Amino acid sequence: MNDQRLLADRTWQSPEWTVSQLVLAKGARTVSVVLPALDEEATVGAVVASVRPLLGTLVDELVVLDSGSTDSTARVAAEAGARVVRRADVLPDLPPLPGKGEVLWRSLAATTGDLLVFLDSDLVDPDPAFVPALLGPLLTASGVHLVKGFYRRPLRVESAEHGTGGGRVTELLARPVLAALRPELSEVIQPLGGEYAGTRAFLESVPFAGGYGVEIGLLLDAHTAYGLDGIAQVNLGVRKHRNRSLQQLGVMARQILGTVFARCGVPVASDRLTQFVQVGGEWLPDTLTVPVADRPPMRDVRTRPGPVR
Ligand SMILES: O=c1ccn([C@@H]2O[C@H](COP(=O)(O)OP(=O)(O)O)[C@@H](O)[C@H]2O)c(=O)[nH]1
Ligand SMILES: O=C(O)[C@@H](COP(=O)(O)O)O[C@H]1O[C@H](CO)[C@@H](O)[C@H](O)[C@H]1O
Repeated sequence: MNDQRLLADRTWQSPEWTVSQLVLAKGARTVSVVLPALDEEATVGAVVASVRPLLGTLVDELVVLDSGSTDSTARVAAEAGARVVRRADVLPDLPPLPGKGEVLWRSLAATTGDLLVFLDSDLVDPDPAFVPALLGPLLTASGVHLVKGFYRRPLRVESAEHGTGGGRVTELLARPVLAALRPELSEVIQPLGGEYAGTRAFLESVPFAGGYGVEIGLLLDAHTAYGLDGIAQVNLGVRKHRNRSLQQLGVMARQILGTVFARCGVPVASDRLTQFVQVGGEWLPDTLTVPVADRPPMRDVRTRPGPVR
């Protein structure tokens, strides 16, 4: 094991901050918790409920940014105590694009917190300790602008108590491509994890990849802006969530690859991806265009004269 771990002094294997300690450290700063949600009626209520007890003390606002859901996500989230914002209702002059990054980007305009915490809405058995742990380095250490969670990630199909196997795109794409193109980030344990926190100053200063490339884009941009000193990571224990199919993760992987190549100046020849499906006895191609466009830094959008086009 390389004992020259560069993130060693910003990696908390056993975060122990208490909510009262963090409320004291918070002072006059404010905190927004944002849950991006696309058709998450089955799980969003429990995720909101895991944060709700912190509202009014450590957390100042709890927002579900609805990503065009067609199920009862909005109702379930509101009943659980979140403020629900439809993506079309924030920056209404800007027609919404599909994707996770799009709603995370719009959440900057829908919230006011100095610090933001992002949690996925498909978490299973969400731990109320996630938010305090993610805020710990931002509220108690100096110079930190991005805090990533890390955890054991069982694939839900595994019943074993100590199951792993989750984080397939992380292990098969993100970690290898970072090792090749940005090896300084090899110490980040969960570069794609959807549970993370950041300063508004940082988050509004960088572009947001519109789709699933948003996490790797923010990580690369935080490293570019602040070096490893600006990044911290905290152990959140175990993270279970809805696991998508390999076919769906293939599209996600192409978005992530597109964002990495864009941030690292690697030219690409095509934005299309051909996958194959078996119909009857035949394997047929299914080709799609994978959008990886960025939204511009929110600070530039806010200062743009007139309605946002
Ligand atoms: O277009 C999208 C895609 C995803 N999500 C949300 O982003 C989070 C992570 O997405 P997903 O679960 O699809 O990714 P995975 O965790 O499987 O990698 C979840 O809360 C989704 O509801 C979203 O708001 N809009
Ligand atoms: O980490 C991963 O490999 C993928 C897929 O996880 P699983 O193999 O379904 O556990 O999940 C992450 O990737 C997405 C893209 O960055 C994030 O948006 C998700 O929050 C995160 O769960």
